[in-house]
Amino acid sequence: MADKTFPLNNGQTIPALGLGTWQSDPGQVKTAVSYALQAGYKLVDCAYCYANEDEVGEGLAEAFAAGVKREDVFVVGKVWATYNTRVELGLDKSLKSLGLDYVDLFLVHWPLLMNPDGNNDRFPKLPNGERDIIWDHNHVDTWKQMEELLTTGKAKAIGVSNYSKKYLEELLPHATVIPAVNQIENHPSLPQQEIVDLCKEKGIHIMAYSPLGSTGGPLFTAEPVVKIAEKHGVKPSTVLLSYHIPRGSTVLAKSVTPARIEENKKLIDLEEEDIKLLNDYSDNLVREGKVVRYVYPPFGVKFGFPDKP
Ligand SMILES: NC(=O)C1=CN([C@@H]2O[C@H](COP(=O)(O)OP(=O)(O)OC[C@H]3O[C@@H](n4cnc5c(N)ncnc54)[C@H](OP(=O)(O)O)[C@@H]3O)[C@@H](O)[C@H]2O)C=CC1
Ligand SMILES: O=C[C@H](O)[C@@H](O)[C@@H](O)[C@H](O)C(=O)O
Repeated sequence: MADKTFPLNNGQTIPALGLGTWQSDPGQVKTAVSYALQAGYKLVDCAYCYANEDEVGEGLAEAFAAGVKREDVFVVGKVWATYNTRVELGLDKSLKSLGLDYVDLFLVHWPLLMNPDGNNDRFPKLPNGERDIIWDHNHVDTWKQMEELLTTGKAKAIGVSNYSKKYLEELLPHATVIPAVNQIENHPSLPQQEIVDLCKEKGIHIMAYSPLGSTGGPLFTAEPVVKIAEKHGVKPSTVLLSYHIPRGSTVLAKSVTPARIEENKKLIDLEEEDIKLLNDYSDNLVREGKVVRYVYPPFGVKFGFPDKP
């Protein structure tokens, strides 16, 4: 299943499973990346904001030295919010750290601008401690810069991340290039079906982040997940990762633990009744207004998600 791919709207293919690197300690992520690629992972999800791209680059280099081919690895990067008016510079910095001359996919990490001239390169703050946001920035302008990147060859595909239906509907009428991907938080406790359906209709591939509920895997005890895991004799993590394949989405699993990196490769074919159980669980949470979003940084910006208006 680690070899499964999905088509993108620009003719590329994207692997169904990827290794996440957010909150992967610089001291551990080199080994994690190198281990994962040599174990058969084909996609690594990176970001300037994660402040570990140098070490991810060392992990890539180690894997390449061990025989993994660059063209067999799908590397994802993301322009950070302080670079949303300087997209090519943001990409150049990431490429330098990663030791690459192109990424396979480059995403707008979040649709807003933080002060490029603020008091910190990644997280500029105001004296009152709030994030230093440039409120009159239009996210469509960032997308226009992303489109220009395609002519440089430094990004093979471009896409977005953390785009709600509202933001996509603002963007799409102005897009010359339709985003190849929207990377969003996605799991049975946050199905975000309205975004997934819109993306499907427009040919935008979903990459699901925080599939285990992010730090500490809080979704492992969700009732249908436990039930389905017991039925198939697998771990809850396997059910949570496998959930995305019949949805047609790529899933990103973060781990710096070799045994878990190995375990997370073992995706299974869920049966129709398993999928129904998970969908019923999601529908109930949506109906009761009880969906859970684990990643919602304190930007103070209204991104237009129904659960976070
Ligand atoms: N575009 C965006 O804004 C965002 C993108 N992402 C991307 O998605 C990736 C995945 O999401 P993330 O939020 O990191 O969280 P995940 O849902 O992937 O969960 C990661 C956590 O689960 C643990 N874990 C991993 N595998 C197992 C397992 N088999 N059994 C038990 N525990 C396990 C990890 O621990 P350990 O590492 O110690 O093994 C870590 O604590 C990110 O790393 C990042 O690349 C994530 C959030 C936002
Ligand atoms: O990709 C992962 C997340 O989006 C992460 O980049 C943000 O949550 C960031 O740490 C922030 O605090 O704004």
